[in-house]
Amino acid sequence: MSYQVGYLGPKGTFTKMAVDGFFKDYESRSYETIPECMDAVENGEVDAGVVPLENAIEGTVHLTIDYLIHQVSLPIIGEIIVPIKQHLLVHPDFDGDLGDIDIIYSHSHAIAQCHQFIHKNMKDSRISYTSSTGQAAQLISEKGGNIAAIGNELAAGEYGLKIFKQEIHDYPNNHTRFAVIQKEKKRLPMQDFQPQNYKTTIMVTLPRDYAGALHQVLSAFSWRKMNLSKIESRPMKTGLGNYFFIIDVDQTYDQVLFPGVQAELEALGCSMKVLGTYPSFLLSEEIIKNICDHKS
Ligand SMILES: O=C(O)C(=O)C[C@]1(C(=O)O)C=C[C@@H](O)C=C1
Repeated sequence: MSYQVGYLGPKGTFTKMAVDGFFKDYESRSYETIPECMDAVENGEVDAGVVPLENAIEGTVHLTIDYLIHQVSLPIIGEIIVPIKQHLLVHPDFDGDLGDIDIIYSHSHAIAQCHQFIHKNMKDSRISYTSSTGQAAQLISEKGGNIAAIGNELAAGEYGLKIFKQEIHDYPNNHTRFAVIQKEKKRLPMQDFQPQNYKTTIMVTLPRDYAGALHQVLSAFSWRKMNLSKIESRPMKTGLGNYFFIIDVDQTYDQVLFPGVQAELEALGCSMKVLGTYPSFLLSEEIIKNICDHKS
């Protein structure tokens, strides 16, 4: 049986774009939600899963991070960065104006990336959230009428929709990071391209809230000259004021610096867990265009 990749579906999502651009010689399996996709990896239903992690405009996909921390135990083994262009998609029979669109359907992250556009141009339209942009596009193709979806060109091709307004995301340099998660160590059947860099994502929990606690944690990295590319706090879900930190370090896990950091943090009473050490790949605009052209 060929290598099975689970993704946030249905067809036409940005996650599917990431999968199609990254893997070769694989079979893909669509899941309706991010937790369902991660459960499928945990249960061994698929060899790997691809789920959205962070968007340049809207930030972290909290559902993914929280599920990785609290519900499953799966390492991040790769990162795929995809350029994101959000379009307003309508049924091919729709011949009205922007103002005629009663309801806009999409994933909450896609809607958030287009807030200003909606605020300025579609004030009277109602917003309805779907579990993915692909699901929104599918709904428009089935229902038709005065409704629109926010989604990508791949979805327009997959569901036979018209791109009514192109590139409606509020800021130009829009990208989303997708995490590749795997349970059993297996070679990834990926296309032939080079990583742009390597990262290690860790979770740090502080023992309690005291003056300078975070400063002490950060200094364990800074005096070792380890560059951090992201730090974010998330609630522990144990009560107000209890947080853990997700930290992305700009290098692969090694046997000298990271154990040193871990020992230093543990001496401070903190705990540190490695969520993954992985190569990061950027899919070019050209790769994305080829995927979309293939479907139109
Ligand atoms: O709905 C999709 O198409 C997805 O793949 C999900 C998702 C996300 O969760 O951030 C992925 C990329 C875009 O930033 C918008 C939505």
